[in-house]
Amino acid sequence: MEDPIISLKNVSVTFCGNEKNVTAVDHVSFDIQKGDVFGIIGYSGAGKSTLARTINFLQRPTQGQIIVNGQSLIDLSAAQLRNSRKKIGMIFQHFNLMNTRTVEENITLPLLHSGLSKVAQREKAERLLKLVGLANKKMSYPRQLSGGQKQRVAIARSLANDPEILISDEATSALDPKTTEDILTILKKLNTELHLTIIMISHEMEVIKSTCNKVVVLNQGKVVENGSILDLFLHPKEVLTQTFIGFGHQNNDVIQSLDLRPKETVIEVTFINSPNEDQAKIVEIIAVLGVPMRIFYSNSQFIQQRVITNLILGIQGNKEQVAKVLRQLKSHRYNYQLTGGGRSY
Ligand SMILES: Nc1ncnc2c1ncn2[C@@H]1O[C@H](COP(=O)(O)OP(=O)(O)OP(=O)(O)O)[C@@H](O)[C@H]1O
Repeated sequence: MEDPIISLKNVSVTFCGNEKNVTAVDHVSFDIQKGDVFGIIGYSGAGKSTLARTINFLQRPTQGQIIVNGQSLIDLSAAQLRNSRKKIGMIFQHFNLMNTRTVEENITLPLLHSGLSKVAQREKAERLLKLVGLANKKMSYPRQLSGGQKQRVAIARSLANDPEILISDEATSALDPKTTEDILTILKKLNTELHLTIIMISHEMEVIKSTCNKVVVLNQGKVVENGSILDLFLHPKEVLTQTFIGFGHQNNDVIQSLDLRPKETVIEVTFINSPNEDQAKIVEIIAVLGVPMRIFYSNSQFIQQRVITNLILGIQGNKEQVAKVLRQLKSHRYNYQLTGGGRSY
């Protein structure tokens, strides 16, 4: 495998307060490969924004190393750091545009000391505006634009210095679902056409799920899961992750509402690709064992052009019979979880 474009090694950020210190980022390590759309998900206060700012050294880590393109940022002089930062664009929830400047001026602002002539700067702005589908708005002011249009301008501006990496910090959080989809489509296009590596920070799994190939889940500054988005859905390790992926919430509701029979145990099975065939196969596997079974609930989601299905079953039998069912599921490579919050009898 190629060397990662970004590598975080044991990074922590502690803010010293008068009353107590806050460790916003706590011993975080992960690698991002070139071309990844890498998601960072966590609730408010989890440390996402601090981590984003740390990745481009706007925030100095208290400890640990950040290596971008093989170069440790801690070793760079202020001038080298400024240069290195140009290779990392950023977009934010509230766009951060200059309201007194036109759209074109907002985009050419980062090019002020680029050495490009005014004409070349304007040409570049025009090219970038075309890329984000706003070619006709270059003389408008931000106040004349919708939220989605403002975010497109912010994206164009973030690309002015030809970055290799784009950090999107909750860039769609202030937008409606349709506009969110439009912005995510633009970001995906930039990833596939310009090979831009994207770090997508969000508290919404819908955003992460529809764009990212990899993801880390952050909780109280710590990475609690790290892997491919498919793995996250197939083998969520943490309850927090299950809550994010939605199965957790829905499944808990379903399980709590079940009217279980005596000796009935609830099992959640998760599988990828063929919802109907797999469901039929699971029914068959259990039927062969002669253990009574009920299907309570089934839910499929599209992730990375694949279908992930979650099935909630009730198995009526003694401990040995349940163990037999689980062994069979395991031998057929189905992921399962015994659930029910103690609601198995
Ligand atoms: N400059 C600062 N000084 C002191 N504490 C800070 C500072 N910046 C962030 N924090 C604290 O660090 C923790 C993580 O904050 P951060 O903004 O990184 O989280 P977040 O996941 O991005 O949340 P949100 O989505 O609400 O912005 C919080 O407890 C926050 O209060």
